[in-house]
Amino acid sequence: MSKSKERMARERGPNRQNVIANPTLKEKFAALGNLPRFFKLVWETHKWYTLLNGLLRLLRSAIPVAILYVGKLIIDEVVTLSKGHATDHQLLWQLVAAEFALAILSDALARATALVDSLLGDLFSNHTSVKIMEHAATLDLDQFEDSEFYDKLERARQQTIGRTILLSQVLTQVQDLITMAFLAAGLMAFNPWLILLLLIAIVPAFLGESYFNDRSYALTRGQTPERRELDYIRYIGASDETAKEVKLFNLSGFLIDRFKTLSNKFYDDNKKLSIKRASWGTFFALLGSAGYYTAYVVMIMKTIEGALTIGTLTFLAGSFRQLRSTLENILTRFTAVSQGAIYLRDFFEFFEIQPKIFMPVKPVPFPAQIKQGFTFENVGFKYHNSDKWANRHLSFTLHAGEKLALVGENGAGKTTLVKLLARLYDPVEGRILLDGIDLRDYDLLQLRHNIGIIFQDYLRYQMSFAQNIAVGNIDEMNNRALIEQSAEKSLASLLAKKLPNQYDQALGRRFNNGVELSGGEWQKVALARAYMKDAQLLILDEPTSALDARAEYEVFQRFADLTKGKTAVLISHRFSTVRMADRILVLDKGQQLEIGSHEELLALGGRYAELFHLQAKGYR
Ligand SMILES: Nc1ncnc2c1ncn2[C@@H]1O[C@H](COP(=O)(O)OP(=O)(O)OP(=O)(O)O)[C@@H](O)[C@H]1O
Repeated sequence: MSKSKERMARERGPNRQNVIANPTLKEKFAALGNLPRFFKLVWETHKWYTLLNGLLRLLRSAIPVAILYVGKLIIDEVVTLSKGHATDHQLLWQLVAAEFALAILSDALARATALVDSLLGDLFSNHTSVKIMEHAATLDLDQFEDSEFYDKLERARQQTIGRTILLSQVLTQVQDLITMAFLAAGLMAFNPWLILLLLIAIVPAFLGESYFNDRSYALTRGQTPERRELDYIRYIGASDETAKEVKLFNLSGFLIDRFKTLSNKFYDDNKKLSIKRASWGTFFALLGSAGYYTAYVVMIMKTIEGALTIGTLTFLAGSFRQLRSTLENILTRFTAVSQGAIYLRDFFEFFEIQPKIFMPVKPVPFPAQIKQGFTFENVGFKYHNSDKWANRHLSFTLHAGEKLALVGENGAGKTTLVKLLARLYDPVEGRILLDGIDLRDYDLLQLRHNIGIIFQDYLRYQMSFAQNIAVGNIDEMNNRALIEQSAEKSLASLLAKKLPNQYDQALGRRFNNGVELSGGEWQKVALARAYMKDAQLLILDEPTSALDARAEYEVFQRFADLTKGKTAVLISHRFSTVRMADRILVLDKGQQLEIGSHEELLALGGRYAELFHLQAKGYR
């Protein structure tokens, strides 16, 4: 490894090493193996456009040589006429008309191809974006929390835009190859040595281009994490959601400095490469011209000697010139196409990521009525990017119909526990049983449908009031009665009545005419989501922290009344709420410390009693 490469590798950290590896010519050819899969995707996007595109390009590939050849015939005919060897002009005008027709056809075909290319490109971009969203939806939460995964997702997203270019590049490549075959056939018939001259003039340019494309690929790929950071800073620097803190903390200077540092680094890296590329490019172009003019001189000499007609000289010179530019395009495009095909690998790799949490082969249907409840058997869980156990040695039963409150300091593992219940993660140790059967054996969709969770970091959808509630059960999106009932239950209905457009009121500031709600108001809207489906297990993970103490008490009291007989888990830091639960589980550093009713735990005189008295003292 060269010194600078070593330094780059060190700066980027150990797992960035693969980023600077340059693909060899062999790897580039291997990457072309991705093209059939790519074309399958294009074909899937729109069969007729794909076919039409191929046909148009096939026609176009024959045009250049046809025009050159008719041109040769015209010149020879003019020479014959001018020397007085013939007097009939009919053939000449027919030839001119033919060339005119070819020119018009060429233009029309070029426009038609560009049109079909752009239509197909747009459809392709939409089709792949949908595919990415569909695949992303099947993946696990912890995969989203992995930065390498994010880089892949980012690159896959870029492909949806960039690949439409690849599409027309590959098609043009095929078209040019056919054009070249026609032109080369003409040139070979005259003098095969000219082809050799052509290759000598062009191969260095190709190798140079290939080298610089590699560097540029490595550079772009290596910049992915920083580019994500750049996008993130741009977002924080100017967005409705962040403007408040950015102003108050006066962060703009800090953000702009970081943006400048990153963007200047990109600029410098790219500039260095661009300058080198331009200098070498000029040199190689010079070589190409030298090759062309050598061939031209040979042809002129032969014409003077009388071995060629003037028409043939123009035809050959034209063919050589065109062949040179076509071949140059093909070679240059080869690197671009193979680079594109390497990028495609990123795209397909994203689709190869498989979720670890999936539907069992023979799923057990979720019980119509939970009988015993959820039993934790020595459950432990560690986030994949952490060595610390977020939950460990949890052994208890959440009985059917019971309301269990989770109590513990920040980071004690409360949220993790409820995520395990919803199978957003699976335990690393032990197992969770539902009515005696492992949770992993149940139908995943039914399980999720039967669990209603509202998290503390619920989303504030920049959509209408009604839609913000309907997301709790999207199948009932058009069931206005259910939406309104749910709003009544969470006390959000009072709020809807005050809004100008009531349930159709757009919320949030991102789009026109949106109304922003207060933190507590948003929470009431989010809470209504829990009532949208008849879930058998309801989990409220501190979605009420922004409500004042009285409102939280009311909301929970209502929740307890409305969900009588249902199994529920509540997380709250307020003991007035917690004591409403049938039992309380106290967590400490992920482990279970105490479990029992409010009275039992007070009598025990342990952590719960201590925290309860502490809070009660604060209110006195
Ligand atoms: N996505 C994650 N990746 C890595 N570690 C995480 C992740 N989420 C949480 N943790 C860690 O797991 C531990 C338990 O977190 P958890 O969110 O379950 O706590 P909590 O009791 O709900 O806290 P809080 O009261 O602050 O909401 C913490 O140490 C936290 O840092």
